[in-house]
Amino acid sequence: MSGTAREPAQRPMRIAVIGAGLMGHGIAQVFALAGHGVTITDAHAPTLASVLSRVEANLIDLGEDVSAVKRIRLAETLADAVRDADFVVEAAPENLALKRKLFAEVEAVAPATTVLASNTSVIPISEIMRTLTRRERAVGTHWWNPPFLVPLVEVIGTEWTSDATMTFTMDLHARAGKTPVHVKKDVPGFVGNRLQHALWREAVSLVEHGICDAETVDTVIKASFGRRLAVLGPLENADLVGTDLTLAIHQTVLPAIESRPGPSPYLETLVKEGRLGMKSGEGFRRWTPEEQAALKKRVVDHLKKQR
Ligand SMILES: NC(=O)c1ccc[n+]([C@@H]2O[C@H](COP(=O)([O-])OP(=O)(O)OC[C@H]3O[C@@H](n4cnc5c(N)ncnc54)[C@H](O)[C@@H]3O)[C@@H](O)[C@H]2O)c1
Repeated sequence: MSGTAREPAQRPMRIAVIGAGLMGHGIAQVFALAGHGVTITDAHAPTLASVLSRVEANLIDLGEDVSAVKRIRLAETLADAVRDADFVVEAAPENLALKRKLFAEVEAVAPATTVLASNTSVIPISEIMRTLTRRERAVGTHWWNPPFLVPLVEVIGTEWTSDATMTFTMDLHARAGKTPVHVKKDVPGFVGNRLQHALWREAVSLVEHGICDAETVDTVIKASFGRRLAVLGPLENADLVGTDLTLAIHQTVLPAIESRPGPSPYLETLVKEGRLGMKSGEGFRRWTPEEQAALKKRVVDHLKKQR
């Protein structure tokens, strides 16, 4: 029997990646670099065909071992990708029906003990996996973009996930050089995106209510607590300044900040008007192609320095 969830993730594993887009190719790269054999598949043939050259370009840019690309095999079908996998990670589009369908196909072909993971950004893992027969071997593994530069992987357990599956998955990612954290309740957005979008909700609200413009929101964060965030989490910070001061601040500020349950009407209007951000040249702000390229370079350069 291939890859039981009870084995430690020490020996080279057979990893299958479903979806070879932005996240999938980067996840494949991380596992190949860690010495695992990776099989990757994608429904879009040109995307699949370009995986090896994309990974190779990343490895060259990062000064990593380019020969790792030889451990990645392209599979034209999902069945071929997963049939002998120890661990399957799905990085297909953020669509519940599609993800359910893909895991039903995986379950029909993969060994009964293969651990099954979804890289969904915010969909509860239970929603994706509830129709499976063997749900104890299913987890969420939420990576961050780019997967080879941002360390965190949130490992989300459902009410059905076995301890062995959780231990195996945490270990596999830790040994691949990632920073896995165990998310104990399967809530929408897990931990990282709940925190991130609590901040974004207030950011949109500040602009919506004319308190400042979009550029000012971003400047305030980047020139203040954003500078500290990579080395000082909010609860460390609360302890640093004192929980009594934190309480006093919350008594004044929390009643005043945004608390509506749904998306901002301001954001809905942007989308309705086709102001979709960089891809349409304008979102909260206008973006020339040069400004877009400069921003993307700035982010990657910063993340590379932090490695
Ligand atoms: N982009 C991010 O920053 C980010 C971060 C964390 C998690 N995620 C999540 O990861 C998943 C993938 O996101 P992405 O940004 O890589 O998207 P993407 O669009 O770049 O890649 C998705 C890939 O899946 C392929 N695909 C579509 N249908 C398929 C099928 N039936 N079988 C196999 N492949 C199929 C597409 O051709 C595409 O190449 C989503 O659930 C997303 O929410 C994204």
